[in-house]
Amino acid sequence: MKKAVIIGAGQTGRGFIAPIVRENGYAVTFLDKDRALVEQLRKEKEYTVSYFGGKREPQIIRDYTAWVTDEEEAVEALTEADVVFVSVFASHVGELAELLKEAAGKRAEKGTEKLTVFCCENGVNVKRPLVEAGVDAVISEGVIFCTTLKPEAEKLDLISQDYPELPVDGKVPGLKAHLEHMPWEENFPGLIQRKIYTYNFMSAVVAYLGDYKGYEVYGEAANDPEIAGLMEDLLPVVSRIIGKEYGVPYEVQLEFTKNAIAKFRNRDIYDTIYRNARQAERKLGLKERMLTPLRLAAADGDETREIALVAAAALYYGEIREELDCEAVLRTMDTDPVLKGETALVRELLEGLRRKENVNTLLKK
Ligand SMILES: NC(=O)c1ccc[n+]([C@@H]2O[C@H](COP(=O)([O-])OP(=O)(O)OC[C@H]3O[C@@H](n4cnc5c(N)ncnc54)[C@H](O)[C@@H]3O)[C@@H](O)[C@H]2O)c1
Ligand SMILES: O=P(O)(O)OC[C@@H](O)[C@@H](O)[C@H](O)[C@H](O)CO
Repeated sequence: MKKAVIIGAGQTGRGFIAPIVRENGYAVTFLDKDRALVEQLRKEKEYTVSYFGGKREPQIIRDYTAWVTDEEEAVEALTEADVVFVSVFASHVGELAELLKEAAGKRAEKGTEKLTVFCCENGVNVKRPLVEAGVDAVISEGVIFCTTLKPEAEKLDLISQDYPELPVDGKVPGLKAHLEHMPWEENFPGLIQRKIYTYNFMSAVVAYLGDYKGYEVYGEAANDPEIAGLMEDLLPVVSRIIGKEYGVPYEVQLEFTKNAIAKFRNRDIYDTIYRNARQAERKLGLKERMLTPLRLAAADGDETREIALVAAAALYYGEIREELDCEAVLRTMDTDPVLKGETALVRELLEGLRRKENVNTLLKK
């Protein structure tokens, strides 16, 4: 039996990636730095993935192995793996460099093929920390459109969208791992960037303005008339700037953006504002979901107030919930030749949010 190692036994690793690799007939080993989670996986021996809307039969995942990343067996599992998946958040990928280097070294000593690693995170060029650390492996990336959630904190069980595919970067030299449900994408950088700047941007609209308006349940915020109206207003702008930047016809990108809005307005997907809004600082990076659309709109001479409001709401969320240093983010914006022209607007909107002005008032000023 072929062997898959999934690093990051969280919602995506357990609920989306594990079912795909099991369907491909691979044995699964989970690695995670969370010792309590690994112990729970070992103790309970199985968990269930069910699907929103109940249209797909729940799947029971069992017969897996689980190790903590600092256990010796973790290196052994990687040394013997046919394929490795990483889903730990983009900001944690670099933490895995030494472990992967150790396993890559052992494989080289044994004359085993190079490791194949798929980094499956929300972010642009998420494999970079591994490449820069000199991990000698075939390193690809995957794009996750599928939402997977953990309904009960104490349980391993998950609920997921019935989303069929994990598209991966098929242009990586030396890549051989062809798995079912993992199509090789010819233009992966284009696809993941469009995904982050469309899906995750719209998710940020709902999460940050939803939190501002006092929502906790994501689907309720997405159907709030003011927030839904803002998404509708952003639909043509986002479709135009993203389509233009990535050479995708407007109508095609318009459908892509509409799908994102429809997904987030689907109340069956019982998501939380917290899960979508947390880690605001990461989401406010220059290449991330809010500041890149803002840059593209500004560079194109488009109206930027609505996008700037989303960024300001993310700053406000970060400030009140995560002790984010808003001035540091604004200073980083100033290092970008286009975004520096938007800093004053974002600051003005942030001040308005701090004064608790309402969303439509802020948009109309
Ligand atoms: N959950 C979703 O619906 C969803 C959808 C699309 C994309 N994503 C992306 O998938 C990735 C994983 O998200 P998630 O929702 O599964 O998060 P999660 O918090 O449920 O799982 C992440 C897991 O990674 C582990 N981890 C972190 N650093 C580690 C390290 N250095 N070594 C080993 N394990 C480590 C954590 O302990 C945790 O168990 C993120 O990049 C997220 O943006 C998630
Ligand atoms: O996973 P994050 O924290 O990068 O972003 C939160 C959400 O935007 C994200 O999980 C989406 O729901 C998901 O990417 C599906 O489009």
